[in-house]
Amino acid sequence: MSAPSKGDPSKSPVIAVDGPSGSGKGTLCQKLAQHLGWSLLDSGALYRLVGLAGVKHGIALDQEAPLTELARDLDVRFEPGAEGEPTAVILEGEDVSDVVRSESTGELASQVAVLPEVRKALLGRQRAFAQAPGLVADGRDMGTVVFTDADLKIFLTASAEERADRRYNQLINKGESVSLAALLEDIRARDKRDSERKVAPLKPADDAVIIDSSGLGIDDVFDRVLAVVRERGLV
Ligand SMILES: Nc1ncnc2c1ncn2[C@@H]1O[C@H](COP(=O)(O)OP(=O)(O)OP(=O)(O)O)[C@@H](O)[C@H]1O
Ligand SMILES: Nc1ccn([C@H]2C[C@H](O)[C@@H](COP(=O)(O)O)O2)c(=O)n1
Repeated sequence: MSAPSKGDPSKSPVIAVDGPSGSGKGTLCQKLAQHLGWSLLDSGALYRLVGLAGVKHGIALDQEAPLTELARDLDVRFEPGAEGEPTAVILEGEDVSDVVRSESTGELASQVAVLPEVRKALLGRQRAFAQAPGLVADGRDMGTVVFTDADLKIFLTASAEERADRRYNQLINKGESVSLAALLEDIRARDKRDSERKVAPLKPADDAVIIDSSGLGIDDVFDRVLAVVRERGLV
């Protein structure tokens, strides 16, 4: 049987959302998945978990073979929280819900994400999320590699300065003490690593709808995307 073509009504619809760190993908995808009643794939969490597991097992983050083995057999559970509560992330029996979203774990993820065999090992796990009634997939290569026949591809971006500001406010609100200049530097370094890596670099798919969210609020972005979702007949 040949692979289903784009827009094939027999397969579950997928909305792929890619973009750089802090562009608002996670926020948008959560709202969209909740609004549509579809599943959500936070693919960055998988790379973050491989980075965390690597450190836990004392594996240097450039050691492709053992990290690939970890990625293939990753012992992780996502436990939905009570109403309004975030999903708990359990790695090898340990609750890593807070640490998995930290800036330092994002840095670990960006390092393991350059390894081609690690990326390959995570492909099947990501594709398994595509189930009825539909999937909203958040990442860097959702539209270019993982779900190339997605029904809608969004590339969400914003200036590095605006993304650093957003991250700064997010961390300050969590009570963390951070420097805006250091965050901007980290965001630029992460952008460079994510977009210059050889395998699955961060870039818009040829058929992506590009949305620059600089100066747009969360609801403005959501409304724009929902309008495209409707135009495509996905709801
Ligand atoms: N359009 C927006 N305007 C202002 N703030 C926003 C907007 N979208 C998201 N934010 C805020 O910016 C911060 C980062 O957003 P979010 O985590 O969704 O980005 P992301 O692209 O998923 O980042 P990462 O890839 O690093 O996980 C959050 O505090 C979020 O509330
Ligand atoms: N599909 C993906 C998702 C994430 N990554 C890498 C790149 C990021 O620097 C890192 C953390 O992602 P985040 O959780 O901040 O979205 O993981 C990737 O290469 N491909």
